[in-house]
Amino acid sequence: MVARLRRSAAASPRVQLRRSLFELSLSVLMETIADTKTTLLASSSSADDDAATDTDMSVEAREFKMEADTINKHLGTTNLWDYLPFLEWFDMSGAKKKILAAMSRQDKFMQRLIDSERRRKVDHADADGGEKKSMISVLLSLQKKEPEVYTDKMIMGLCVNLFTAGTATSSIAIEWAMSLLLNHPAVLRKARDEIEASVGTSRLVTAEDVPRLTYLRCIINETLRLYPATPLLLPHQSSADCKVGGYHIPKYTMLIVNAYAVHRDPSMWENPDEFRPERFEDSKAEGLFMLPFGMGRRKCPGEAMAFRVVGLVLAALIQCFDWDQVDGLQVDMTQGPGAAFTVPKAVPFEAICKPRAAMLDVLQEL
Ligand code: HEM
Repeated sequence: MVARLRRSAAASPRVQLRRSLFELSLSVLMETIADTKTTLLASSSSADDDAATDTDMSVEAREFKMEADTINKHLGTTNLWDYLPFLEWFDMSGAKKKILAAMSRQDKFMQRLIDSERRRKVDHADADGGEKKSMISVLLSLQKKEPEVYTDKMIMGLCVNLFTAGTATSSIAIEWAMSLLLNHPAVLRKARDEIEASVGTSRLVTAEDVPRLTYLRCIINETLRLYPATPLLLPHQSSADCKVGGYHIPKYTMLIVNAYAVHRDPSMWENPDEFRPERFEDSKAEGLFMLPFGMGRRKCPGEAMAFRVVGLVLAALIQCFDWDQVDGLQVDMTQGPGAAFTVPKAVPFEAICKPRAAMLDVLQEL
């Protein structure tokens, strides 16, 4: 993956990473869930180009992204039927029809992944079991024991959920983190020093290294505090009459938590608008209110994986490349209009990037 970034970077040192980061998050998740070897990264094309045809993405990844884009576009839009539920029957904007059609195409895509994994399992029935297992293959093994629970439909739903919930969120977090790092070179240097001390330059950082990179974790925390990927979390609905902060909430009310405001509450955080990863060092922020992944029973189940994916991508980008602002200008930190429940940057992250001399040997071996 990094090798591809190196090649594009050499050809065109000014790179725009929004779509590439989405693709990278998708590829890491795909490898985990479906064991498809989707290697992709670093097209320098416009993020507004939805066609996704001019990248290194595999056909499967491209197809999935196209459907995800369609769903995301409509999912976060306010519909009149949120206020007048009977209007949902008429679907005047056609949004529901488009979402259902895209979901049905996604289901077919997932069914194909499951079928190909099933075939692979049959073909390798004699293997000694030492190979890396994908999530689908584990679920298919469970299906043999409990077919009524682990139906294809259930496996499909689970995988689509993880893909959709885990890709845009992770790539947006990486994009914000890189933008913050470019605007705070001292923090970037400190992160690089940590990676250098812990991993060195003779090999590429791995997922196993990430838990040891404690300062990098502080950077991810501070990024998610300032720019939570889903600033309003997901809408919840009260299942019974209740009281929240003294207010009476009737049953079936849509409840939205403003994590963005909580994270920048000056009564809790010192200089809340400043990017200071150090505030998370040595458990200093313990007890302070952070909820980029939500809270309680419906909290994001992908939190650990998100730290792993975001941490690994950031660590590799920091370890392998020298980064500079374009024309010495601060990276624009304006928040965009958002897609579904996520809020990306208004202006895609753009930077000057070149392979580090100390990492050339490692990069060439990839
Ligand atoms: C930086 C990355 C991520 C962020 C900021 C994030 C944030 C969130 C938030 C705020 C929620 C809603 C919690 C609530 O309802 O209050 C959520 C739900 C969810 N997330 Fe994540 N997430 C991230 C990555 C991931 C990943 C990598 C996966 C899995 C591969 C994942 C899977 C899910 C799922 C399945 C739900 C729905 C849980 C439910 O409704 O019970 N997320 N996430």
